[in-house]
Amino acid sequence: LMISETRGELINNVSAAEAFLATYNAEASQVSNRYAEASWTYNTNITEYNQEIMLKERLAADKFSQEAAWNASGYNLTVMDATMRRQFVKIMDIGTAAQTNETKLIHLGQIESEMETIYSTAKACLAPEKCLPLDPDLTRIFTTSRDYDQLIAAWKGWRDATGPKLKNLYTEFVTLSNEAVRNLGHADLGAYWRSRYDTPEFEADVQALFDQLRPLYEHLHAHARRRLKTIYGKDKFPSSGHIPAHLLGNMWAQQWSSLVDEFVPYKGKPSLDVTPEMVHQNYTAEKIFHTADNFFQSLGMIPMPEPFWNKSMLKKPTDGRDVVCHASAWDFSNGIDFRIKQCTDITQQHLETAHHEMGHIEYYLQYKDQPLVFQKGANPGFHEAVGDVIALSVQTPEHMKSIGLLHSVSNDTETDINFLMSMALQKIAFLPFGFLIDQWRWRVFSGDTKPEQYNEHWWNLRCRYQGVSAPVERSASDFDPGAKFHIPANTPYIRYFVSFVIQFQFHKALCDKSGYIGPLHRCDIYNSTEAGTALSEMLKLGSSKPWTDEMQNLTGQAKMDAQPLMDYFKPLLEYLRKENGNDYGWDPICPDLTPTSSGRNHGSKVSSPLTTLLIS
Ligand SMILES: C[C@H](N[C@H](C(=O)O)[C@@H]1CCCN1C(=O)[C@@H](N)CC(=O)O)C(=O)N1CCC[C@H]1C(=O)O
Ligand SMILES: [Zn+2]
Repeated sequence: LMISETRGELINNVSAAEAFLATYNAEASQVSNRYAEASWTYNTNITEYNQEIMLKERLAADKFSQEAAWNASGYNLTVMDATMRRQFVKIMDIGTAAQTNETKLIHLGQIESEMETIYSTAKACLAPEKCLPLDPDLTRIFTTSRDYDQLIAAWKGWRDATGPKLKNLYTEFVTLSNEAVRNLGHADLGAYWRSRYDTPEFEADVQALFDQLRPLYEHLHAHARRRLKTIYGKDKFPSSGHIPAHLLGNMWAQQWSSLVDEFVPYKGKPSLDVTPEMVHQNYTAEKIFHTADNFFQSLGMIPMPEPFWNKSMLKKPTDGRDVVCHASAWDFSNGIDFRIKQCTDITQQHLETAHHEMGHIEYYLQYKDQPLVFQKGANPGFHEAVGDVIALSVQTPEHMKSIGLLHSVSNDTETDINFLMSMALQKIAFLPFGFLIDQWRWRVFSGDTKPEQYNEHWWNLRCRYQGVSAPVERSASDFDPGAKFHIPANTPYIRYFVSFVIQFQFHKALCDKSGYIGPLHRCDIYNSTEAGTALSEMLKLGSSKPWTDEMQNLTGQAKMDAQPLMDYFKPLLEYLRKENGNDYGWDPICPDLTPTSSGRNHGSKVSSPLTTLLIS
């Protein structure tokens, strides 16, 4: 991009470089604010006109990035200090904006917004005149229904309404994106995304973490399978050991909290699902967000500013307009305007999501005075972890009782195991899903997975790592990855896997700082300004320092470590190992769904990494 043209002598003058940065920060904040406003208008009112305006602003922002990168490349980085050099490097790393062909640049923007529109306006038709959107209708079916066939209709209907319309667009998106980032020297878009973690062995690190955590997941999976067989009947389950993907209380089987009452080991105890109590107490979306805001304030952290309450969209509009309902947090890059967009339903899961989104806002608030290019997470996983760390305290039985959502809390072992199970359905169930999405995407970007193999490779990963299988026949014209927001919305996903590991490292560090003594899973840092100060100090840095330094400052370690997560769930794993004996695991290969074939005989049941290696 920039290197193709001849250029004069590099500028060696540091004060000139400082002046450049001052101008860049002022202008880039304006451009970023304009694009965020146009994007917000489109996301909260999907019309052709708003899409057109948003695309105009996106093009303007891309061109601004190109010009800024070109100007920045005229400075001699060797005369700068580390912080200044870090800013120049980030100004030049402009991602897919590096596409020099304006027609292609415009086309890429059109494809991306087209894919997000298709996903956000899709409806699943369970019957000819009964077409339902994902939020809240299909989500509620997965949370409440135990009707095998109704769940199949919702599961298949959603995939029919999204995948086939997205598949070809996605192939074009991959080609254009790869071409753009190759101008910056990245091998492909996956390499560009991984470069944000700034550690060459990142891929190996996450693979090692996943392998370390697999036993925990395999034992939880076995427990879930056993309980589901009692609900739906053994004959509904393939002999390969997989769980049909539509039975786990979630459209993507990515977390299984909806089944907490069916999955708790000791059933005689009071339910840990606070949804009914929230409804009984007439909780509103506002009350959910004020509850989250109150927790941050109890830590001495920054409260949500006035514009947050005036400009957020905390409920799905009822005036019939189309919106992107998938919850998200927004930084308008002007130091005062920060918003959440969430089609809030009054459920425990939405209470958790509200904390997740508010964690992003707190990070925006804490680093708002950094230079613009440092107004980012130390790495993307840090950004995903902030809200979840707070939610780990909020969800303890003690805290739930203190805010009146649980009435009786007992400390006996059985209640403790039940509570750990409820947390495992959220945190352990998620791990293979959080891991496999970008395993699939990285191979698509690198060209290893061809378009005609998209769906086959997707199900290979879902069967091998998640132990779930398609409940109905799939074909190459399906595009099931398209049924998950982050694929059409082009948001990287390994950040959530990273977050689910490091949030327990952060939780442990903050519990220690708060002076808490006891099992990690019952720690509640509420009102601890010591914990709040330690967390704020890390968040204020944004991406101005390597994430390993920031991790070291807060936790005493400079790496991702699954040990705090394993320690948190240790009592549950002991219980599950006893309960399961050898009855756990599944065949790494997907079961044969073709109606004619007799039940295929299966290889070894335990999906140990060795078996997987032999298979793959
Ligand atoms: C519900 C949540 N929505 C995302 C998030 O909050 O991360 C949204 C959409 C994609 C990025 N995003 C943002 O808000 C960013 N602007 C935040 C930032 O990077 O500043 C989400 O997708 N989650 C939460 C658990 C797992 C995953 C899922 O639901 O699968
Ligand atoms: Zn997030």
